[in-house]
This record gives sequence, structure tokens and C-alpha cells, in this order.
Amino acid sequence: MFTNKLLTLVLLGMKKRGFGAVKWNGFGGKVQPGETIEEAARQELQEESGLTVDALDKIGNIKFELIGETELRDVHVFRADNYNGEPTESDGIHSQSHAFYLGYPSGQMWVDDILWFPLMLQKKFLGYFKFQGHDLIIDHKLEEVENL
Ligand SMILES: Nc1nc2c([nH]c(=O)n2[C@H]2C[C@H](O)[C@@H](COP(=O)(O)OP(=O)(O)OP(=O)(O)O)O2)c(=O)[nH]1
Repeated sequence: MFTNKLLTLVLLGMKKRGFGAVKWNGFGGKVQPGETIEEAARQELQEESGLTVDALDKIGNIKFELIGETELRDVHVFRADNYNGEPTESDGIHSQSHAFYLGYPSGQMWVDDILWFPLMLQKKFLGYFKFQGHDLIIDHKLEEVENL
């Protein structure tokens, strides 16, 4: 993420396959046994975008309930304002940057993202979304918090 007075750019990648395929998203995946959540975030970022980061701030936690699935998805959101390397395409992700204030590719993102993406630039937040299928939100809560 790079910010100056005029513009904030958020790096997104289009997922090629798996859960959320053909959607633009931040980089992420499952936490493997023995990894902390932050280690997993760094690992997935590196695997999917080719980038590494020094400082990584935890800024959000969202629980997703999908009707028909017994377990909640517990998604942790991190933000980095500086990165090392150049974004590269990987097996699972096509990488490309997007101008945040010039508009999201919202038609090709998870429908909840438009509600919490604006928060991640300046706040910490907790969220809950209940989905029917992958495109319909039937309940949600979002709150700003001081600490996570
Ligand atoms: N922005 C956004 N990201 C989401 C939403 N729901 C959701 O699971 N994610 C993220 C969390 C994970 O980073 C990613 C799903 O990763 P995953 O690892 O379960 O998917 P996958 O099928 O590719 O599984 P794998 O590669 O680990 O086998 O999508 C959402 O509504 N919005």
C-alpha cells in the first residue's frame, strides 16, 4: 500500500483458482500447522505476489459464516505500507495494482469488500458476514476498534 496526499494505491491480485477464483483480492490463504497467523500472511504474500514486507500491521478480523458450512472462516487482515521486490504473477494469482480512489474492480471482488476496504486505510475493525452462496450477504456487522 502506498499513500501520498493525492492517491492511495492498493495492490490486489486476481485469484486464478480455488475459493474466490476470478475475484480480485489481497493475498492470503490457510494457516499451516506450526505457523503463526502473521507468518502465514508473510508466506502467502511472498508465494502469491513475490513481495516481502518488513512491518506488517494487523488491522482487521472478519468471521464469515457460509450457510451450509459448519465452521466459520476466520480471516485476519494485515496492512503493509512498504514492500520489497516487484509484484510478479504466480501459479495461483495474477498480480496487478489498482488505484483505490479511482475505483475498485468491485464487480469482480467479494461483495463484502466494498463495505470494509475503506476502513482498512485508517481504522482497525471487526466484522461478521453471513453469506448465502458466494454472492449474497444476508447479515453483517462491522465495528471499528482501538485494538485487535
Ligand atoms: N477480501 C476477501 N477475502 C476473503 C473473503 N472470504 C475469504 O475467504 N477471503 C480470503 C481469505 C483467504 O485469504 C482466501 C481464501 O483462501 P483459501 O486458502 O481458503 O482458498 P483456496 O481455495 O485457494 O485454498 P488453498 O489454496 O489454501 O488450498 O480468501 C472475502 O469475503 N473477502
